[in-house]
Amino acid sequence: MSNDTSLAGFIRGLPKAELHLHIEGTLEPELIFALARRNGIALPYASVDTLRAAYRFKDLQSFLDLYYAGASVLVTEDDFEAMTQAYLERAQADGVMHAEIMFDPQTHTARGVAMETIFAGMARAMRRMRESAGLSSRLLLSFLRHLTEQEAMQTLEQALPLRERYDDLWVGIGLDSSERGNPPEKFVRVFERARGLGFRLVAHAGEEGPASYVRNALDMLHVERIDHGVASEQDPALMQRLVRAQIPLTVCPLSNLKLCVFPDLAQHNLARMLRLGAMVTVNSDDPAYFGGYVGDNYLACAHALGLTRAELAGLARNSIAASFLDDKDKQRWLHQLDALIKEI
Ligand SMILES: Nc1ncnc2[nH]cnc12
Ligand SMILES: [Zn+2]
Repeated sequence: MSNDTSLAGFIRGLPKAELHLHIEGTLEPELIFALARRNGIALPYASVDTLRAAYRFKDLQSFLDLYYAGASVLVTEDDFEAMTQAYLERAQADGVMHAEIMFDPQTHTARGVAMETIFAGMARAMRRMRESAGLSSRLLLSFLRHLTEQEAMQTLEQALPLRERYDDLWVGIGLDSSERGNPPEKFVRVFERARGLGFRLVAHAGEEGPASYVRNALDMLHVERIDHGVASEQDPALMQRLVRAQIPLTVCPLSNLKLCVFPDLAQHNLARMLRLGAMVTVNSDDPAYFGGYVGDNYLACAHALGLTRAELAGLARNSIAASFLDDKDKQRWLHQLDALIKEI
């Protein structure tokens, strides 16, 4: 623990994992402009400030439109490396020991970027940070749910030849993008194929969509974790099941606030679910767009929801417990957190 006794310092000192993070959502406006200039891409915004000023969203779709446009500046291996390096350094400053990073290959391959370019750029930064800073990270390849299952299947097949080269990093499969109207059952076969190949499985569900999407992601896609899942509370039987089975929810409070899932943070259900015994974790989702990295999410919730230091440490503990870390590393971090929690 550092000597910083402020709440922000306490949060920073908690060893934690970030489990819900879209790497394309870490592109800060400054980097978007720098990459656009480098790649000769014209942006429909005059400056960094006018782009940042456009970050006012009324729902998930209004955000996604801007997010996919922002990602169009990523062209070369160096671009993917620079983005990933910037995120990992920022995460490390927040006390993140382990990051599970989602990426959307279809956003890039549709523009002619090779799958190998995406993997190679991210891997350079991830391996460098593992060697130089001891920060571990993994990749979750995510399918865009507004596209077809056939396109998801093609994307998986396109990435599979790279699996061996990146087997220290690529551990899982996710499902993101526009939720309503694109239920989990649309992707049963591609998740079945991924499961057969031994990938860890996660899916966004119950962000804007109903609790039934959470249920179907569990029962039809067989995911191990639910990204968001805040709508689960609408179905008490489902909520009981999540608590009983300790199914992790990767909650993203500032994202939910920015995308109007909750009208204000004081009304967020994170604390209620935590106090019910659910395996909830705190994450940043798309920090460059939602006004805060993972530490900011912990701190904002501590203030708005009156989380105690023991509860904050419990959230960090959940993040390690719910991670796809190897068992030995997981036990080491849990041990450290348990010792720290005892002292609170
Ligand atoms: N919050 C979110 N929900 C769904 N898809 C996303 N892609 C990036 N951020 C997302
Ligand atoms: Zn997300």
